Amino acid sequence: MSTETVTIGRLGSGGDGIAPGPDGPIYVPFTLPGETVAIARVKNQGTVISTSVASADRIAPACHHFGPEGRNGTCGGCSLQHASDTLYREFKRGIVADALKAKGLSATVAPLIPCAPGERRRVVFTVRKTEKGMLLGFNQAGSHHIVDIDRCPVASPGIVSRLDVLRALAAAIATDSQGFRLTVLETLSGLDIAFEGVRKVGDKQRRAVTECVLALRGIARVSSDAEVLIEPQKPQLDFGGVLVAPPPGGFTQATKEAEDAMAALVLGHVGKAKRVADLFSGSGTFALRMARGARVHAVEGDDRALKALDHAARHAQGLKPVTVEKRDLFRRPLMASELKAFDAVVFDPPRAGAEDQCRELARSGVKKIAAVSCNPVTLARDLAILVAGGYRITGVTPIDQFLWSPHVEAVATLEK
Ligand SMILES: C[S@@+](CC[C@H](N)C(=O)[O-])C[C@H]1O[C@@H](n2cnc3c(N)ncnc32)[C@H](O)[C@@H]1O
Repeated sequence: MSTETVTIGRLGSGGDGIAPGPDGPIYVPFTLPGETVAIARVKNQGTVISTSVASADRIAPACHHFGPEGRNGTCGGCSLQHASDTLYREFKRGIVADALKAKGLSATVAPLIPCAPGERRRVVFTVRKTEKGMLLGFNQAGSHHIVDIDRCPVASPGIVSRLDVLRALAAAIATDSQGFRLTVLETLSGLDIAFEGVRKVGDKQRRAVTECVLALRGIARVSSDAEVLIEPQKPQLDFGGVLVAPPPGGFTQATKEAEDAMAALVLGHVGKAKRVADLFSGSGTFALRMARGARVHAVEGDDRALKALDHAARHAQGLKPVTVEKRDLFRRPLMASELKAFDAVVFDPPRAGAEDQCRELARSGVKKIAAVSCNPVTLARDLAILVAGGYRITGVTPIDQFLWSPHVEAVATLEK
């Protein structure tokens, strides 16, 4: 370990401050551009010992679990609570702009659509049973240590006010001291709680979970590794006026506000298209909204998500026909010949992006494409493929739904 004084030049894509060092960049968490700090350094990782010049963009963090001074440790849930709104928003916009630039794309990137504290309706906690009780919170960055939380300014009040309920349920299902995950989704009919990685769920745990849920109010469903343990209410989400019961632990956009913003951008672009394909459709976030004005073909690899979409479409009023297809779009993308059936295509893949699908789209004559992404790097790669195939980027909008983290979503629109 060595100690030295460095000046932070910029923020890295993970949210750490970066200073130039003798052997390459030094990453210093919880610092901001322009700050001069004394650090203890191990390889290219610095830890702040003291700050001699602080940034004018430094603000007081919103949560007492944040940062090196955090209660119970440094909560790994957030990395940027110390940055002003202006710096934070420009940082997120810059992640998208830099990714496009690196691929030689000159599209203008719109200002970030921001999110607010208390909006997160879906949160993934780490949980572990100890002699002193249940730990529930987020892992410290790069560590298995769980920072036990008593508040979370990011999560919705409906989740934060029920942290004790989540702990009680976790205690009911835990058999040993091995950690597991608890995903909570706040739905219209109550909390949908999905455990993942509980070593063994025997009769004793099932009874304990059932008793716990019956004694509490506001829980719609509890599942473990996708098996439903108890479901007093069907969890329900509203996708643009269509009610959907998502599968246990299935993908859901983390905030309703970001979902609505992304859907508005997608629908605004798809416009009056009559036949639309929604690729990587999930449970129908975009497909069901678009079906108000277009025939929609939804393609997705997860059978349970597709069944939820199909069920919702068949029971909703006023939709144009919706067809569904279970298909692995990495192995079997829709071919250019199949894409002839559509005026517009929406795709929203996982972090790996949709490279092979974009190669087929690039060869197609589809007039409008909306690309939704949670990974600016793979988005830029995919857009470059489409541009090489003759598409023109008409807009790129970054959207925030993981407040104070380095994650950013984006919607890009293209025409041919
Ligand atoms: C980012 S989510 C988007 C889902 C949906 N559009 C939404 O907004 O809720 C990505 C979706 O891609 C699906 N997926 C992942 N790999 C896939 C594959 N190889 N083929 C088809 N779908 C896949 C996932 O099941 C998930 O529903």
